[in-house]
Amino acid sequence: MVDIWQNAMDHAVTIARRAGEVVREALHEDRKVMTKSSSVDLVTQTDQKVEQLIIQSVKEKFPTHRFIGEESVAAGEVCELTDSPTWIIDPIDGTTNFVHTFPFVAVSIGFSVNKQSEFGVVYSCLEDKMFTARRGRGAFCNDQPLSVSDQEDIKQSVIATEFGSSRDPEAVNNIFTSLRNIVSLPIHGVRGAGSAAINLCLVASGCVEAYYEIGIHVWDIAAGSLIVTEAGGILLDVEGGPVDLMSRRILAANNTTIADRLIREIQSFSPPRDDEEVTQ
Ligand SMILES: Nc1ncnc2c1ncn2[C@@H]1O[C@H](CO)[C@@H](O)[C@H]1OP(=O)(O)O
Ligand SMILES: [Mg+2]
Ligand SMILES: [Mg+2]
Repeated sequence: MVDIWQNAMDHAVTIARRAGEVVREALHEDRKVMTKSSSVDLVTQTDQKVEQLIIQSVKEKFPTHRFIGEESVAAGEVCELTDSPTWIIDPIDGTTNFVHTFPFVAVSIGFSVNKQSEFGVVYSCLEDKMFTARRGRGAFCNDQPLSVSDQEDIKQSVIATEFGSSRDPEAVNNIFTSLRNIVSLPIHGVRGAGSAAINLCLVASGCVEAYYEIGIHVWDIAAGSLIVTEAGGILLDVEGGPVDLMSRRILAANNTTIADRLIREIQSFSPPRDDEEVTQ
């Protein structure tokens, strides 16, 4: 059967690889660091350059498609997901890592039609790992099929999460309450790559049983979330309802047993939605 989005997916892989080369080269240059929502929410000229590179090249090939890009939204574009084919781009996921040369930095490209994810591409550019998923056709890393862990015992699990970029005392308190609860279950360990996209790929690869975070944005998780489900994992809201990629909250897990156990321990809170201005 002909896959009408195969061309677009092939292009996403090509452009993610090219973007990754730009990111790798920029690591050898001076990185001028600017801030966005807070003093720890970092952006560099490479983030902006890579996003433009991706958007321009997609526009040439697919002139009717729409975009949600992290740096375009930061520059004032609306974050609105319609039924149109939409590319959801995080040019550098893990900018803090990039700035500090901590070696987990990804280019993340998701693609949705009728608000449904069709494909996701996450290129972990310092590891040279190309993670891909096409809806209904599985998830792969460098063309090798991925599957989630089959662990059902939370006490035998490793869980990924992040401290995020909010330093609001209440948010920090909630994050630490959840962490204390989960570490004390006890579990084998907590990890965080510093990139939401790579954390999702770690779930898909079976390296961690689950990843949860409150405060991420749609561009952090659009691609990686499909990679998780195509690797056999599940996505939920941190309170257990259906996942909503605009809600700034995600729980990705290998199975419902692990997810349900974590939901009982996570102290949830609700940052402003990504599409808040649109829905108001
Ligand atoms: N100081 C910070 N520490 C960790 N993550 C941060 C952060 N500032 C922004 N983030 C973003 O939050 C996500 C999850 O923590 C990361 O993938 C990262 O995406 P970014 O690098 O594209 O901004
Ligand atoms: Mg990001
Ligand atoms: Mg980014």
